[in-house]
Amino acid sequence: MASSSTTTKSLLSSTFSASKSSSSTVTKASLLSLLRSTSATPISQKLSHSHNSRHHYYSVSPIKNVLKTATESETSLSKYPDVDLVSSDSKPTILVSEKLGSAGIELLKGFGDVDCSYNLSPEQLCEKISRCDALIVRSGTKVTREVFEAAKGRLKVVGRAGVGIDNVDLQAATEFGCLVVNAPTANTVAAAEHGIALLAAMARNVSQADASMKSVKGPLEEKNLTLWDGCEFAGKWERNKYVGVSMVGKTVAVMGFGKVGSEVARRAKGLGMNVIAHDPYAPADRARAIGVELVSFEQAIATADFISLHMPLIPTTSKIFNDQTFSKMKKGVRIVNVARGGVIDEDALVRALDSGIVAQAALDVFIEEPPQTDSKLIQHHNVTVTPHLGASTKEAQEGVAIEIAEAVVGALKGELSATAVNAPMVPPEILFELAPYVVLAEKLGRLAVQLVAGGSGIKSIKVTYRSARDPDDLDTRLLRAMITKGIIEPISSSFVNLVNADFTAKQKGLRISEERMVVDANPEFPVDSIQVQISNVDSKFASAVSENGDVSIEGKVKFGVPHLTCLGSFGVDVSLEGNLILCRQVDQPGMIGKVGNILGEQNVNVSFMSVGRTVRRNKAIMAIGVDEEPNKDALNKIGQVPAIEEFVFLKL
Ligand SMILES: NC(=O)c1ccc[n+]([C@@H]2O[C@H](COP(=O)([O-])OP(=O)(O)OC[C@H]3O[C@@H](n4cnc5c(N)ncnc54)[C@H](O)[C@@H]3O)[C@@H](O)[C@H]2O)c1
Ligand SMILES: O=C(O)[C@H](O)COP(=O)(O)O
Repeated sequence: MASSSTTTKSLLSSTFSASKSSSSTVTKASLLSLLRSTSATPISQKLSHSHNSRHHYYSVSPIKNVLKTATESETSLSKYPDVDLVSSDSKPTILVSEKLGSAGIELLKGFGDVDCSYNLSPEQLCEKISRCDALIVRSGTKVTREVFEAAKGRLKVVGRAGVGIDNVDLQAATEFGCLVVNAPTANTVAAAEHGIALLAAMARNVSQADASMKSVKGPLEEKNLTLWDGCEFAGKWERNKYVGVSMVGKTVAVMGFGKVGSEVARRAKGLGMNVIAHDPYAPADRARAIGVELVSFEQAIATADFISLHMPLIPTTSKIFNDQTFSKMKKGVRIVNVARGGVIDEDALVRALDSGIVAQAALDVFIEEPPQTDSKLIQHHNVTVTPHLGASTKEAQEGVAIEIAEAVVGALKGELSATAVNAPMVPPEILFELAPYVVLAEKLGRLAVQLVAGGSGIKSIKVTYRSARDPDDLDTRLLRAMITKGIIEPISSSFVNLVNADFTAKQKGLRISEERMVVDANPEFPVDSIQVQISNVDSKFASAVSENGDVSIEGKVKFGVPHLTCLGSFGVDVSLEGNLILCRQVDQPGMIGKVGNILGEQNVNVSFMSVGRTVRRNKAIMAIGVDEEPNKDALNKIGQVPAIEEFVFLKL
């Protein structure tokens, strides 16, 4: 496995300092192009790519004219940039569309050109985005499908400086192969503290009492603004009116027992409250560890004196608090929302407040932000509001800025992010182990697709991983994505990466099934061999068809280098580098010399030759590795050698 560590280092090294083209850098390019978020166009839309070589940092060698019988037209093949590896001299451009902590900005500036443009209209954002490699937002920027379309494939990563990614169209990001990362941890405590602050402020009428004491004279009056109902008598001293409720001994239901929810629970326990929680996905032992009982949704809302919301806004939680659920709550319940406005039906909340089911609400988040100033909810005298301040502490903002800057820089370098939202997270140690197999997987995909005859319409692919290890020990997502990339890229205008591999395969109608087989091999290595079988297709090279009628190839990693070890029913041993000529011939002496001479006459350097056969002096497969691409004349001459029954030229 000599070169495996080199490969992994390359994999994790800077995308922006890569050097040009050797076979190992092509390998690096292939890896990075999968692992970083390369530009991509959804197949469904067939947008034309703008392959600006200055910014399209890596691309994979095109398979041009080689497999004219590929399943798609040459027009789509010709869209590929005619380069093996393009390294960019320019820095990436990172657009920061909302205020970010200075430490994060400094970190970004060390890596790219940073454009801090706040308050952009949707049109301005769409106009700018095609010149940006990364975009960093908070909750105020809507990163819509239009934004990804307008990016024309250049946008590689969207960083959300915070937790909630409901303002990013994740489906569109995935379709366009754009990685989305967030900063999920740095504002947890700030949000929890704000939740507790609102809970206490609401219980003790702090904001109402505060407003009642302040004089209405001054700026508000001059601008003809009014405060909420009941506050016309500001400047008062109304001790009886603002008698609150105590928190000690009361039951608070924490809805969503994730990072913020559990911190709120911990703090509520400190206030002497009885804490219950509802979260369909939270482990009971984590709740038990801090003395919290996990209960059903119905039980939580029916028994709580206070309800604190900490779930994400997703389709299943959208307006989960509505007329029906309010009607099941204990009369006089008090609600805090520092999660997302959309989890509450705001009109229903106004009705519940008016009817007294809900005594009070304290809200940091709203369906529309900022909300309309005449919103009944905002103006309601039993409602305390803050303008989405949950994450707004100095400490949290610096933390979030650093967290997101590191994630975005890492993604631009091609590293897998621990906070990726739309790509599988693969731990570094697994990545390290799998690196050489990732290369093998892509090469096998590339090879397999070139062996399929044109017009066959690939639909069904089976991948078999043989390994000495327990099947559960092998995370194949990377390998599957690479095989998908290898199969799709040579025959379409799509770029495939880890983010969009499964989506792209689905769009293409490819069914990729996987099987893991335990074999007697060295358990030190995660994979012994990978076999790719394509069913129900004709082959351009009949010898690649196995006994069961599938185009079938198998490969192994030997000393860190990917090898083809089986083709149809023939055992071979060919290193998968450069270009490959496969010939089926009558097994007889002198064949290597004949073909070698033809190539030599054309100044094509042979890097290796290998012969595989099933039966002695019957049929044999000759695999010839060549550094240069032989011209048509040389290929014709090979085809005319009498003992050669079929041959194919493949570019890896
Ligand atoms: N107001 C702010 O400034 C602010 C700051 C930080 C976080 N937030 C928001 O707070 C929420 C929680 O953030 P977090 O960091 O704790 O996220 P998290 O992912 O750690 O926790 C969310 C929890 O909600 C649970 N959940 C999912 N569906 C649920 C359902 N139907 N019912 C109950 N629970 C459900 C999940 O299992 C998870 O445990 C998010 O919406 C986030 O955007 C707001
Ligand atoms: O989801 C979050 O992280 C919070 O809502 C914070 O959002 P903000 O970055 O817009 O303050």
